[in-house]
Amino acid sequence: MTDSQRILTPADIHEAGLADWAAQDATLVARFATGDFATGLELVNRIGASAEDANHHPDLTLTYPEVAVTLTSHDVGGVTSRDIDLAQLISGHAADLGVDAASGE
Ligand SMILES: C[C@H](O)[C@H](O)[C@H]1CNC2=NC(N)=NC(=O)C2=N1
Repeated sequence: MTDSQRILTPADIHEAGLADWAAQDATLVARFATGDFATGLELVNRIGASAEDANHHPDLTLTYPEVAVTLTSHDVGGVTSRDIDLAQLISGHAADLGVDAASGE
């Protein structure tokens, strides 16, 4: 098993310090308050480019006010360093667009 296939512990995930993200069962989840569909589509496109580069793909939900993202490593059934790395890239794309994490339910 390679390091990128090791399922991370809750402590590992906490240590990664992912401000926008929450660990939920065997996934990482985040919602970004894009505010309109065009901004959401731009964020989705940037996420898609990073996912293709990494060959690691999130689940995305694009709605008018926000983009919801779920990350997990399907091949091992849990959160790995691949998810942490992509989560950091996704948070960077949101920051580049001036988009904050969504708050509340
Ligand atoms: C064959 C290809 O490398 C695999 O299907 C990749 C593609 N993207 C992936 N994305 C995610 N989230 N998990 C995977 O296990 C995965 N595997």
